[in-house]
Amino acid sequence: MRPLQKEIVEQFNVKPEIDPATETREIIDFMKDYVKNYTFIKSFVLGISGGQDSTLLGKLAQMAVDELNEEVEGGGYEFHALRLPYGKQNDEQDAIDAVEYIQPTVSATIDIQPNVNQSIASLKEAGYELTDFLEGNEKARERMKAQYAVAAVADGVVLGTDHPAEAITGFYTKFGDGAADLVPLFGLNKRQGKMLLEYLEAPEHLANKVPTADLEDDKPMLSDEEALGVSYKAIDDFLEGREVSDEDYETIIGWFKKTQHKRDLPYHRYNKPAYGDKQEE
Ligand SMILES: Nc1ncnc2c1ncn2[C@@H]1O[C@H](COP(=O)(O)OP(=O)(O)OC[C@H]2O[C@@H]([n+]3cccc(C(=O)O)c3)[C@H](O)[C@@H]2O)[C@@H](O)[C@H]1O
Ligand SMILES: Nc1ncnc2c1ncn2[C@@H]1O[C@H](COP(=O)(O)OP(=O)(O)OP(=O)(O)O)[C@@H](O)[C@H]1O
Ligand SMILES: [Mg+2]
Repeated sequence: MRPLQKEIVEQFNVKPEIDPATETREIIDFMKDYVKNYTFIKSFVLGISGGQDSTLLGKLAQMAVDELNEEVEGGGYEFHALRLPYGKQNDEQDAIDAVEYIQPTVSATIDIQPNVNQSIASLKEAGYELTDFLEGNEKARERMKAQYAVAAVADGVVLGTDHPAEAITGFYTKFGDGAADLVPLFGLNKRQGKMLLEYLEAPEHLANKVPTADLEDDKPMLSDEEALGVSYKAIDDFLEGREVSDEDYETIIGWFKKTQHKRDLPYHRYNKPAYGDKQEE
């Protein structure tokens, strides 16, 4: 393994092989233990898109809540599954199917379109015109706002689906879907997440769903792999410490360096970034 790959592999805690039952148990226990340490936390909140990651984490969150309600005197724990479409979602049925599979304590739908459009209009009036790409980030940040509002009302914490196969390329909106209180899937790469979905008997079409952010109106359902220029297979191999082609290696490292700032807290004089995208390896 090249030295930078070794360093990154150590940072992201991806195991070369997993046992889905053990990972499932550990993730649920992590969520339960966290909640048990804080008297005020009574719920988990997560946006459900119909994609692989939120289907998996939503299911695990509901399993954790069900166990908490059995084990903790007084119970009353809830999982709030939020559908957050921008108007009508392209793959709406998948989101509906995911909620049906998860069977959350509470499910709600909040249309983010009016707020996003108002935000775009206000910025435009002030002389800042967003491109279609930037409007995508606006959508992700509006979803973040909705989830934090619900968490505040429901004495909850916001879950995030960030995991190594996404974090390594920084393929999320900073302080949008990148913002969360707990990221329980951390440690799993994309294929391992899918293994857990299969272990948990998720509907096949959701476990096999092509990963997409679906944020751009001009490029509906654009796949992550097309946007990134590298396959999840290569990213997963890289994270498991396997060899990847030179081209894939360069693409992954390029994204990794460019997005280091997203994985860190805001910088100050005493804490500067470890990597810049202009630096040679
Ligand atoms: N070197 C640096 N040091 C400190 N801060 C830096 C910086 N470079 C940029 N920044 C800041 O970061 C901002 C850019 O970051 P950001 O706003 O995130 O925007 P950006 O990384 O340009 O775009 C987000 C990407 O994530 C993808 N995404 C978003 C949401 C969900 C999903 C999904 O898979 O579901 C994917 C989306 O398709 C797009 O490709 C800049 O405007 C600047 O404020
Ligand atoms: N339309 C949506 N409705 C509700 N939540 C959403 C929506 N789109 C994105 N999100 C939230 O943003 C998170 C990040 O999106 P991302 O696309 O990475 O994950 P995913 O859709 O769950 O899975 P995949 O990566 O396989 O597409 C989602 O897990 C979900 O919590
Ligand atoms: Mg998605």
